Parts: sequence; C-alpha cells; structure tokens
Amino acid sequence: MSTRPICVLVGAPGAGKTTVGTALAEALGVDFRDTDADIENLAGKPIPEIFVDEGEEHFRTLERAAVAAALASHAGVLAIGGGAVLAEENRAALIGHTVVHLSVELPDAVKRVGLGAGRPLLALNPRATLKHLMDQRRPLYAEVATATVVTDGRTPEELAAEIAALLKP
Ligand SMILES: Nc1ncnc2c1ncn2[C@@H]1O[C@H](COP(=O)(O)OP(=O)(O)OP(=O)(O)O)[C@@H](O)[C@H]1O
Ligand SMILES: O=C(O)C1=C[C@@H](O)[C@@H](O)[C@H](O)C1
Ligand SMILES: [Mg+2]
Repeated sequence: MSTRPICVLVGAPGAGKTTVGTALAEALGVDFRDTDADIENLAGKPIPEIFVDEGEEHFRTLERAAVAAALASHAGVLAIGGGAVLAEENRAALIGHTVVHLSVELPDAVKRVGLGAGRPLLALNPRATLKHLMDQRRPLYAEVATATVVTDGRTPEELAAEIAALLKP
C-alpha cells in the first residue's frame, strides 16, 4: 500500500531539518526519516566520501531516488537534503505534500554549521558558500513549501511544538 509522510522538512544546511525533524517525530510519536541517512546507508559510506569518490552529480542521482522512495513509503516525518530542491524532479514530486520550510538567515546558519564538518559543499569558505547556496535556493524552498517556519533564535523544541500545532487538522 502506498503511503505519504505527515510532513516533509526542507531548508538550507543548518536550518535544523535533522534536529527539528527528530524532535517533531518524537512529539508526534511517529518515525523520523532523513534522505541523507538513507543515501549513506545505501552507499555504505558518509556523504563527504560519496562526494570525493563519485562526485556531486552521482550524489544527486542517489538523492533523487532516495526522495522518490521516501515520499512513496514513509508515513512519519521526513527530512530531505538541503540541496534536493535543486532538482526539478524533486520539486515536482513534492507537489501535494505537506512541506514545511525551516527558514534560517545567514548568521544563525553559519553558527550552526560551524566549520562545515561533514558538509562537503561547505568545506571551503563555509560563510561565503552558504550565502551563495542560500541566495540560489531561497526561491526554490518557497516554491515547494506549504508553510514556512522561521527558526532564527528559536530552539528545536519550540520549533517542533510549533510545527506539531500547524499539522493539527
Ligand atoms: N533551532 C536551532 N537552534 C540552535 N541550534 C540548532 C537549531 N537547529 C539545529 N541546530 C544545530 O545546528 C546544527 C545543524 O542542525 P541540523 O544538522 O539539524 O541541520 P540540517 O538542516 O539537517 O542540515 P543539513 O542540510 O546539513 O543536513 C546542529 O549542531 C544542531 O544541533
Ligand atoms: O545543501 C546541500 O547541497 C547538501 C545538504 C546536505 O543535507 C546533504 O544532502 C549534502 O551534504 C548536500
Ligand atoms: Mg540534516
């Protein structure tokens, strides 16, 4: 039987998709799934190693498959990779889903990602790269989102409670 996520979280690196998604799933008593973790499990190695060994294009191919699979089979809270919205195929697949954009401005995003450890795209000059990624992707997050939650200066627990309230019928 096909099923669908209660909620899909999108947003820039450091928006808190994994952290808030985990807290939200716990608050709702459902499973949390993250396409970044799915890709790592499938590839048998961390994302930075996939980028080094096979390149970003291969990672994006794995990501499109992971997004399609998770949207079709996961019934809980789903986080998708920060760059997943770059693919038109993923944006089209999100139509009809409840998609929450966790928005974050540059200062909080920089604080949260630190030196970019574990984030291959941010390995060099994290602040400038993050600014460029965020400027490029802001319209794409807005395009797919059915709701936007501002995360700056808020704790993951506050954000999880706010999203849980939004999801109530
Ligand atoms: N609202 C918040 N306030 C303070 N710190 C936060 C908040 N949300 C997340 N963090 C911290 O920021 C870091 C990045 O969060 P997280 O990994 O959840 O982001 P992400 O959106 O999943 O990023 P990525 O796109 O790289 O997967 C973590 O160390 C986390 O503890
Ligand atoms: O912003 C991005 O393009 C990325 C974000 C992470 O979630 C991972 O999907 C990967 O590091 C790429
Ligand atoms: Mg994450």
